[in-house]
Amino acid sequence: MVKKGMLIVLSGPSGVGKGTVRKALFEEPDADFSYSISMTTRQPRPGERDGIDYYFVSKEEFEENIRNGEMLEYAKYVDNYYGTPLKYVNQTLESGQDVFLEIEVNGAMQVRAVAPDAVFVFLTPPDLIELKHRLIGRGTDDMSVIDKRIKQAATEIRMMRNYDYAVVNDQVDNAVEAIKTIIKSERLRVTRVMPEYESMLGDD
Ligand SMILES: Nc1nc2c(ncn2[C@@H]2O[C@H](COP(=O)(O)OP(=O)(O)O)[C@@H](O)[C@H]2O)c(=O)[nH]1
Ligand SMILES: Nc1ncnc2c1ncn2[C@@H]1O[C@H](COP(=O)(O)OP(=O)(O)O)[C@@H](O)[C@H]1O
Repeated sequence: MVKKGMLIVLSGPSGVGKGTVRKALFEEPDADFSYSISMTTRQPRPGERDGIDYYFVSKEEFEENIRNGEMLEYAKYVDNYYGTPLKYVNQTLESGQDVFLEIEVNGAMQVRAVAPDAVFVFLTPPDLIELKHRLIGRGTDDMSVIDKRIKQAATEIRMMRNYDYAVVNDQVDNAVEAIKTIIKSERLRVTRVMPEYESMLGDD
């Protein structure tokens, strides 16, 4: 039987650096997992491309996908829908490849309910002042949106205890190393038995 891939879920408040850390992680030479592109009703930011950063859809299209059972999970976040298309995740896991999701906390808990073997990592800022600085520094959202995101961050950080791991994004390199270590170790744990040991241990 082909070994199924592992699902890795990264959450964290808006502006903590999830996108930055994820992109750095995928540039590592030994990165052998796939990124699941989310669907959203939010407007694209300058430079964002449909089918690369997100699948940008209308509210009607998103709701149609929900009705048809085509989402692994979805949530409303600051006035917009965000969700993970089920088909890509299933197909990729079935092919034996690990899949990486970058999603907010309510969606992550939905994934936990259907995929308890998934690995849940929460990326946290050094503090909330720094979080606000990063959101302002990114320059993609106006102040009213930033305030909503900061408010949401407090709720999200309280959810950190429901995750398997917390990683502080003080420096991108540190966070990338920490996540790489978690993934390596979890791959062994999910496999349960290292191939080298199989013949020695025999059947259960
Ligand atoms: N539940 C869920 N959340 C998502 C998904 N895709 C993105 N998000 C989250 O939605 C929130 C807002 O995303 P976005 O508007 O791109 O802002 P950013 O994270 O600050 O760049 C973030 O917490 C994302 O992690 C998804 O497919 N499902
Ligand atoms: N470790 C870090 N130290 C300082 N700035 C960071 C760090 N990680 C990310 N940033 C910056 O913070 C802003 C938000 O990062 P981003 O990856 O867009 O966050 P998220 O995807 O979590 O919303 C960006 O301007 C990014 O360059």
